[in-house]
Order: sequence, then C-alpha cells, then structure tokens
Amino acid sequence: MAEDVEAYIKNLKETISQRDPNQPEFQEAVFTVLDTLKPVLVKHPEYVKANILGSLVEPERAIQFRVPWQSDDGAYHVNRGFRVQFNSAIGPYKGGLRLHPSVNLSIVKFLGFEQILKNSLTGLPIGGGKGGSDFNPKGKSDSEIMRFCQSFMTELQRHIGPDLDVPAGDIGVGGREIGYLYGQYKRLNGSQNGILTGKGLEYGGSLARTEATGFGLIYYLDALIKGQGDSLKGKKVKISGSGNVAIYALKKATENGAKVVTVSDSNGYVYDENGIDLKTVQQIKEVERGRIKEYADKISTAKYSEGSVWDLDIDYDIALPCATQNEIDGKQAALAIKDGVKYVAEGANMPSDSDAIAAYKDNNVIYGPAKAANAGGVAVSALEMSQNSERLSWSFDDVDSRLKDIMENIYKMSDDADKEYGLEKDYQAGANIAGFEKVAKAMLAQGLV
Ligand SMILES: NC(=O)C1=CN([C@@H]2O[C@H](COP(=O)(O)OP(=O)(O)OC[C@H]3O[C@@H](n4cnc5c(N)ncnc54)[C@H](O)[C@@H]3O)[C@@H](O)[C@H]2O)C=CC1
Ligand SMILES: O=C(O)CCC(=O)C(=O)O
Repeated sequence: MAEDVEAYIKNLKETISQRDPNQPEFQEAVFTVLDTLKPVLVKHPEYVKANILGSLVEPERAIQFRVPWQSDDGAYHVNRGFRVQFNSAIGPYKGGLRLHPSVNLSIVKFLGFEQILKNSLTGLPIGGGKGGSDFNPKGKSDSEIMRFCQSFMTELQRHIGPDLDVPAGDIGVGGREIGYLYGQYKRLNGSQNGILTGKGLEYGGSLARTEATGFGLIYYLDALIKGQGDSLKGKKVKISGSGNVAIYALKKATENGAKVVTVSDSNGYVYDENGIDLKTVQQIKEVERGRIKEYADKISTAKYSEGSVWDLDIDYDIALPCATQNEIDGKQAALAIKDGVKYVAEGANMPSDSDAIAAYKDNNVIYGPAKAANAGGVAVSALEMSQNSERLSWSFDDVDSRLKDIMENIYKMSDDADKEYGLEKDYQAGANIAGFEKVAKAMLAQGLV
C-alpha cells in the first residue's frame, strides 16, 4: 500500500510539473503538502481511489482579467487581475487580495492552495481562494489607489458574493483599499457588506480583524512553546516585515513579555537591542506610509542596514517571518540555528523555502508553519462574515477570545495528528494532515465535483 501511495504522489507531481511548468511557487507549496500527506493516504485508500488529491490541486476556477486605470498625470495603464477560486468543499471561497508587482498566476495559486487547508484548520466553514494584481501601490496617491481599486472591482464583482466568494486584504491591501473596493461593489450591486472582510468598523467590519493575524500568530506561538514546557517570557525575537502582520505580532509578543529586536521592509531592516518601539513603527507605517529606514532617524539606539534581516548575525531565540514568501533560504536558516533559534512561527505565507524547513527539522527547531500560525486573520474574517449575517457587532474581547481559542485549537489539532500518525513534533505535517482530513471527507461525501 505504501508503494501505491508513493507511485500516486509521484504521478501527481509529474502531472503538475507538466501542466504548470512555469509555476514554481505553486509547485513548491503543493509538493510540500503532498509529501506530508502520505501517511493519511496509506490509512485511507478511499482518498486515493477517488483521486481526492488530483481534484485538490486543481483550482475549481482561475479568473484572469484586465485592470485599466489612469494615473494622476493622465497616463493610461493596464494591470493584470486574478481571482483563483480554489476549493469550496467546506464553504465559500475565502482569502485575500494581494497588490504587488510580483503577483502572477503561480503566486496566486500557491496562496489559494495554502488557504484551503489553513481555512479548514480554523474549524469554520470557509473554502479556499486568493486573488490580486501585479499593480504596485508603492508611491501611488490616494486617488490613484482609488481608481485602481474601482477598476479592479468592476470586473471582480461578477465573480464574488457573500455565500460564493469573500475576498479580504493581503500584502498591499489594507483598510483603505478594502474601503474603495467595497464602495465600488456597492455602486454596482447595492449594499451587501458580506462580500468583503477587513471592512471599516463603520460599515460592517469586525473589531480585532486588524490585529487578528499578528495576535493570532502569538497565541499560536504561545501554545506551541507551552507544548514544549517553555514560555515566551524573556525570549529575544526577530520579526521581518513592518506591515499589518508584523505590527500586531510585535504588539502582542511585547505584551507577553518577549523582546522584539528587529522589523524590516523590502529595502532593509532596523535592529534595536533595547526592543522595537511599537508606536514609532505604527506612526511610520500606518500613518505616514513611509520606509522603515526612518525608524533609525527617530530612535537613537536603532541601527538601519540594507538587505535581509535574516542575514543579521545576533543571538536570539525566536524567528517570526512576517513579510513574504521564500524570504528565508537554507543558508539563512543555518545562520538562525547557529544564532540559537529554537522556534520559528510563520506570520507570512511560505516564508521559509524547502531548504530552510529541512534545516529546522534536522536541527530540532520547533517549526510552526504558516497555514497554522497565521490562520488568525482568516479566522476573524469568518467571524466578520458571521456578524454581517447576524447584523450584529461583537465586542473586541469577544472576538479576541474566540481568536485565542481557535489558535490554541489549531496547535492542538496539529499535535493530535502528529500523535495519531506517529510524527514526533512535526507540526508542519500535523497541520497539513488535520487541515486535509476535513476537506477530504467533505470532497468524498460530495462525489465527483
Ligand atoms: N494581512 C493578513 O491578514 C494576512 C497576511 N498574511 C501574510 O503575511 C505577510 C505580510 O502581509 P501583510 O502584513 O498583510 O502585508 P503588508 O502589505 O501590510 O506588509 C507587508 C510587509 O512585507 C514587506 N515586504 C514585502 N515584500 C518584501 C520583500 N520582498 N522583502 C522583504 N520585505 C518585504 C513590506 O515592506 C511590508 O513591511 C504576507 O505573506 C501575507 O500573505 C497571512 C495571513 C493573513
Ligand atoms: O481574511 C482573509 O480572508 C484573508 C486572509 C489571507 O489572505 C491569508 O490568510 O493569507
């Protein structure tokens, strides 16, 4: 049976490589998951017989469209928009929209695929999807962002709905962009605040959605660390990124007694041995929309350097990558291990490449993978959908305590899966298995769909 499973997985990988030879990020995400699911397939031959994985790796729908917009100087531009509706076995497609020049079909498919199992882990009824555009928001005026978002939504609105597909934010899409996207949807279709999450509090947003991914990361990390009989208190932490996820991870980690000594952006990073000051980062990033370099102009103990924060050689305990995919390679993971890192928990999606993950595992670094560690954002998005359906707003504490329960439960589900399949502290495999089993059961029950 184990040989049949090996052959099945090998065959699937070959099919994907042939079908999508130019999608390296998608292949990376899928191949990693396929490898960790082998024990489940050995135990459940019915999933192989029904070719559940063959369906799982193929999006139900991948939409690509033109996004024309005009810049303030009157020039005409055309970007490419995407929405990949990957899997609706357990609920409406759910996942963010990314605005970044690197966005292409491979990246949107990898993110959409990851979202299927992540959303399943939340325990809430949401399927997987993702979207975005290769539009670069950096340096654009508010009016340019508004015109782009209006044009993007003019096409996207045909494909989404409160029970069909509910997008949200991701890199380059925060409260401002969600506002413009929602405004355009409403002009075209009337008010239906269930079509997007991450909305402003005045028009159907949920308290704690802004904080959810970063806070959730720390709730998960806390459970992971406690599971090893250890504590977050007094630990020295490197965070990468300085966007939504990084900022609220910094806030909660500091509140919980850890010392965060770095934040970064795509140009460089700041290192402050005294601990990064949250308010200064928020002022630069959330208010002024500036570069992280400015932090060192405001805080005298901080030093700014160009390049990757993962090349900074200092002793520390915990790595929290919160910027982007493949930001940590094998060499950088080896440096982290040499520097004393015991825990890695991923705020970004797929920030560690496969060499980095292998290095963590070979050196007994406790590794919390993205789909478990950063599921708090989408979990609170699903709670926003519930509040919209109920026409109610829950208190911050209510949402936050549900978030904490969800993140602790994700750790527990991954740990239980490890125990069931005899996988010693492999929280990556545990998360993949726990997320997959629910989706696989739903797909099997629904027949050839
Ligand atoms: N916002 C959310 O609720 C969720 C976000 N994520 C993931 O978290 C990560 C960060 O997203 P957000 O904080 O929402 O985005 P954001 O747009 O608020 O911030 C992104 C941050 O990453 C940095 N960055 C982008 N590209 C980089 C590069 N090539 N090298 C170094 N730094 C780079 C940016 O400078 C910025 O500081 C992404 O991987 C995203 O997919 C995951 C789950 C939910
Ligand atoms: O809140 C959401 O629906 C999207 C979150 C997201 O894009 C992610 O989990 O990567």
